[in-house]
Amino acid sequence: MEQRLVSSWSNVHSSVPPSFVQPLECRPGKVTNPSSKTIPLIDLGGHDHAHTILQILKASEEYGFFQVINHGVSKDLMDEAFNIFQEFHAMPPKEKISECSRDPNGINCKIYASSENYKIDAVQYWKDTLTHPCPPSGEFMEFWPQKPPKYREVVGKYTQELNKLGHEILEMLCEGLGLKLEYFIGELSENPVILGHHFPPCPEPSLTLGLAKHRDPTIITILLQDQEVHGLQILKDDEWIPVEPIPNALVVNIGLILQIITNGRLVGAEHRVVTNSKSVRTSVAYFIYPSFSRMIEPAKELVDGNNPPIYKSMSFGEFRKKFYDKGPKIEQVLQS
Ligand SMILES: O=C(O)CCC(=O)C(=O)O
Ligand SMILES: [Fe+2]
Repeated sequence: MEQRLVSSWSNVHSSVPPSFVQPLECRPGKVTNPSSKTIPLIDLGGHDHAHTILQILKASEEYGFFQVINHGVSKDLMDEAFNIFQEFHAMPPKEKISECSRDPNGINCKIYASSENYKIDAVQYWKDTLTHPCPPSGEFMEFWPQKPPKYREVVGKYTQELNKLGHEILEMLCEGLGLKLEYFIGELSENPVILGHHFPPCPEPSLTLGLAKHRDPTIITILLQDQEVHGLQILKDDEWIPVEPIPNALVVNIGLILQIITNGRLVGAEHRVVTNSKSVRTSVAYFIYPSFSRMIEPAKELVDGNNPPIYKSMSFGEFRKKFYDKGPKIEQVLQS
């Protein structure tokens, strides 16, 4: 496993191993001249609540992505969380693996190279990821890393704050969509997961990807991205738009589950991560997930005779299995 982590060997390679070379149609090509378009920026600290809701709803319908500022998570805590994941990935490979080995079942804390689909991916991705559940109850914390020494304290605090922010955003979406404000409270959001991604510098960025084009298998995702190093892009009208780092902002995106619940009204936008040859890029994604037994289906309030459900109902456990088995073909199996 140690040798499998991209960070264990990438600094001694001057070219990309063949298993990491993307097929022509997936390659990012020249990444030096990105589009000048950008995704919406929403100030959550504004006083016009109704206007903020409209902005969130519009961004979720048109882009499936937006950035938020004045979101209530302190800059210090964001910096601390970002730094702790950076420090984690800078540790020796052996230590990273042993810090992720406390769960005898190997489920509740993991470090992996490339993607979680490592075994079935035809091509590998230029990335290592640390991931574990982070519910506000504190369950599973005994499996989290204990190094760097403040890991549990910082990630515990950060994920509590993101749980709060996530619910505020979901409540505003409910208000905009006409769902009851508590719609997402409880089972639909009680299983959040954190992912600390590490994208090492890559000698040939035009041939590789840090993350394939995908939609997130979440209700929503809240992402803390590197302030210095670009990499995230979203696909809009057949064009890749970069998600510019904005000081103190968090990136929010609609996931596939919310696309299903809103019967396609909100879209889980496709996005990917490109690599670069100069700097490590770090990002911290907070995935809002339902409990595994919760049924995922279009909300009764959002369907009727004129707007029948376009998605099948299935448990989140079943959905997640299909997501990992089918990869990009997942949408065909979701439709009713
Ligand atoms: O690293 C990023 O900016 C995006 C990460 C991402 O898309 C994901 O975790 O699903
Ligand atoms: Fe994603």
